[in-house]
Amino acid sequence: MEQNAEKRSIVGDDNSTVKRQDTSPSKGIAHIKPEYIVPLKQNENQKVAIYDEEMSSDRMTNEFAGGTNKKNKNGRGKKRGQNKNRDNRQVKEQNVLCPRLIHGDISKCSFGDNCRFVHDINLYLSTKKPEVESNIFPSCPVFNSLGFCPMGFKCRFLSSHLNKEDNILISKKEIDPDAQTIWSVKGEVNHISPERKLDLIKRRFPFTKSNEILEIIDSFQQECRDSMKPEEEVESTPQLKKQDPDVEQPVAPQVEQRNKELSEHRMKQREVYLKYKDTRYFAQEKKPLDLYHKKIVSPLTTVGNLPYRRLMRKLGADVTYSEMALAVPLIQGTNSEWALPKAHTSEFPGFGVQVACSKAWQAAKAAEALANSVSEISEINLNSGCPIDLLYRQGSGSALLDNPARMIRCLNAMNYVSKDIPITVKIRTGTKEGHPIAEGLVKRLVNETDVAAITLHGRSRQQRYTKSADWDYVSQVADTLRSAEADFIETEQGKEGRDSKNRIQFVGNGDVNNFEDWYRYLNGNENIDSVMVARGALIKPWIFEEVESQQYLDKTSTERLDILRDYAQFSMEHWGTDEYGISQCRRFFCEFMSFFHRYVPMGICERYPVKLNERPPNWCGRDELETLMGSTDVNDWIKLSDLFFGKTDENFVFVPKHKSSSYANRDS
Ligand SMILES: Cc1cc2nc3c(=O)[nH]c(=O)nc-3n(C[C@H](O)[C@H](O)[C@H](O)COP(=O)(O)O)c2cc1C
Repeated sequence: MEQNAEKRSIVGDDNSTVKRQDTSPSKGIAHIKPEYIVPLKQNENQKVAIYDEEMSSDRMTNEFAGGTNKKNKNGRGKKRGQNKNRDNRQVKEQNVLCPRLIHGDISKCSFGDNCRFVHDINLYLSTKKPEVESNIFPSCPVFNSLGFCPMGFKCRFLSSHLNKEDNILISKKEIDPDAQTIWSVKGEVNHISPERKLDLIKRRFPFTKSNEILEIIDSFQQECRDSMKPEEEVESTPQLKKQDPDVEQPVAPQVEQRNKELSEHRMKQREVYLKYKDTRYFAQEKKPLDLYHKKIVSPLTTVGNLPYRRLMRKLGADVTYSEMALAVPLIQGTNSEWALPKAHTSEFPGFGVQVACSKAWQAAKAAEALANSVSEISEINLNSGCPIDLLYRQGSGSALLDNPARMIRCLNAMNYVSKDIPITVKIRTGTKEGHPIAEGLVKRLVNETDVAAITLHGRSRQQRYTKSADWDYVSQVADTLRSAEADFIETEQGKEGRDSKNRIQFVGNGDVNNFEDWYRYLNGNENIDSVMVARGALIKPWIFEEVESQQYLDKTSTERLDILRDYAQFSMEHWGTDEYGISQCRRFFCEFMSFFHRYVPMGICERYPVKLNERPPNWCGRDELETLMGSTDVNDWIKLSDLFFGKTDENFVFVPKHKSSSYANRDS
């Protein structure tokens, strides 16, 4: 890699060079060439995007919606957290076509005349929303790529796969639309079967391994509690207390019996204690996990959906993660939660499912349900870094940093039940700024768990996503991990347990926004196996191409439009092309735009790279499309979405989940 250092250059699209930006992190202004700066008109306020990536999910809406309000100097609260005013209601169709009739076969509906849905296809078509008129997709993109359209008559691009004369659907492939094969045709994996889901809902899922490990953990905790009590305290209950210490009293038969019971109990506790210690070594039988120098995209709630990850795979990512799934709804078989472990075939191997939980029973059961219901998982990752208040108050996410013993119990329980799937953990430096705890924590993780990998985000919970990630500390923790491992291998347990082959992998995270950051942090310390990219890959999805070519690539607006085109194509394959699918595609497209628009094209910059926390002055691009793609106005994101998904309804409102003042009401 080093010999290629000279190759790392800054080249504009017209081969002009731009000044190298000092890469030390600081807040400031992005330097734009004067000819691209657009002066603000009088009385016009610059729409400044205040980037606060605080995120949440619809699954946690109400409480989190309040967020934490920090008063600024003017006493006005800056609302952190999820935007309250989001309206995600679905537009209902006037006449709903019977789901069994989507492909036109009337014999499939067993309810006949009693069915509450429409069976008259002509009636349905006469009231259905008009065809999508998309500039980019003149015909059904799903039909074109898969050879058939799973949405059948409900498709908003129907004319491309309808024989108008006979009102019959055209299909290039013989596919039973009801069968599971649809998922494989779509190239998607990790669908839980309806029977398995029902078992979870009806609480009859056999959590055999979880029950085993939970019993072991309980006994272990009891053993620890007992061993902390002085012997006398345990044995000398008030009734059994000796009367006079100087006079030897005969041992009462009850005392003898009690002592015997206690010693048997202790022996049993000892056994389970040893068994618990043994559970750690299950990790050696796990599938190998290789993160060494891999190009990793972070878990990203909402924006890190399946189409986005598929796009990132196409653009060079080696490892991707699901959005964070909550353990309890997974255990309860909730549909929306089980949508999260779904992945595209291009993501495997190298696909991790992230789970958030607060207790060992949740961790065990969620991991067991995953390991027994979906097959294409390379690792299950315990989220121990999420800063969201709601999760924190419940004891999950970054709250586990305050309770390492609990985190360890969760990880060991997960390792025990997850069959051959390795368990990993993502942590932050600590919960409070200025009080990092990750060094002590990784030592404990080495000695008391068998995690396959640790990812450290170099910020505290208190910092959330603001201020720079502390890479000096990340590097220090990597060193601590390696020396703790070396010490551990010398111990009795270590000798039989771990050798250099199954060492814990260490991944650093935070502020990796371009290829220079990537190499700086990766090559900065050999104890760091890889680095993980989050916002950098949302703003500039071609970041790994740059890593590969070791130079900045100044993508033109047409090239960037192609990236959006791929994303839109993958979205429609995933969510579908019916009314509901198109509205989902549009919503997530706009969520993606809320990051994508923040790219400041290299060719218009006086200094490069532009840092994440630098704001550009009002600028225009080298062409109209570039200006549109860089707009901070939500109406322009909607305009862009129209190119792919046709014109929106007049009443369509989009408010990004991740707060940014760039949003405005449609009509404002
Ligand atoms: C929109 C958004 C969603 C995120 N969702 C998750 C998540 O679900 N799980 C998680 O562990 N981290 C999540 N994170 C945190 C990132 O994975 C990453 O740790 C953080 O953004 C720091 O990396 P960066 O400086 O490269 O952005 C999210 C971050 C953002 C910006």
